[in-house]
Amino acid sequence: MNTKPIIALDFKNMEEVLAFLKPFDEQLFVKIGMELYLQNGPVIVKEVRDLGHDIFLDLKLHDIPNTVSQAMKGLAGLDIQMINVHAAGGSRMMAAALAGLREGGSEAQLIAVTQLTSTSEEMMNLEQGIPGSINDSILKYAQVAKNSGLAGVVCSANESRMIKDHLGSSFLKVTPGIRTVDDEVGDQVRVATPEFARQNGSTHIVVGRSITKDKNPVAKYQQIKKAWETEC
Ligand SMILES: O=C(O)c1cc(=O)[nH]c(=O)n1[C@@H]1O[C@H](COP(=O)(O)O)[C@@H](O)[C@H]1O
Repeated sequence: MNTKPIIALDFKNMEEVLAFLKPFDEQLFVKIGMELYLQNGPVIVKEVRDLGHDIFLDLKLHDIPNTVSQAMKGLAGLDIQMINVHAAGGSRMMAAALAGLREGGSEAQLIAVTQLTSTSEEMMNLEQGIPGSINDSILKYAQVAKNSGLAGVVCSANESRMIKDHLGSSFLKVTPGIRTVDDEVGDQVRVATPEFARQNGSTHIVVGRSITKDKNPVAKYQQIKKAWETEC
């Protein structure tokens, strides 16, 4: 399994992606999300894959089971290694997503977003109407995802230990909201350093602006990769 830091390619188009990737001289694990995919379509996945990089397709599908299943069946034709849905879609939707992906012939790992890393406990209580602690909500979503046959979840690194303790080390904990100490937090709420993510049981980290907005993205990537791997 590729456990390199996953770089979020949150760019507008392939020109920007190529300009960013050019100075890297190694095979990477990259994430293609809504910004890039919705403006460029499936061809963008093929173009990035043709460069030799592993791909996490982050479209966070969330709809009725039949719709998500059919969408996954179509996406299965793309040569990707990881893909996600929202756990809030429920167990039937998650199982249907997995079935669609496999029927389409993809072996990609399917994971579920629990609570977005931009969500605080207060926002969850007041805006989603979910009472109690955010950890309880995240663990519940993770349990339902596991029971639905999914390979893991997206959560913040702060919750990785709890999920590992309850659901085991092989269940994936893919954690965005990664910041080094001098990075700006921006719109994220539940953030952590790469070192903490490793110590706390994350299996993957997702890093966007900390690398992509740095004046030397390759050096920043190497710094984060070293911090992530050293804590092994
Ligand atoms: O599914 C995701 O990748 C995701 C889930 C989540 O809860 N939080 C989150 O930030 N992400 C994604 O991870 C990336 C984080 O980007 P930065 O905040 O720039 O590091 C973005 O591409 C988000 O879309």
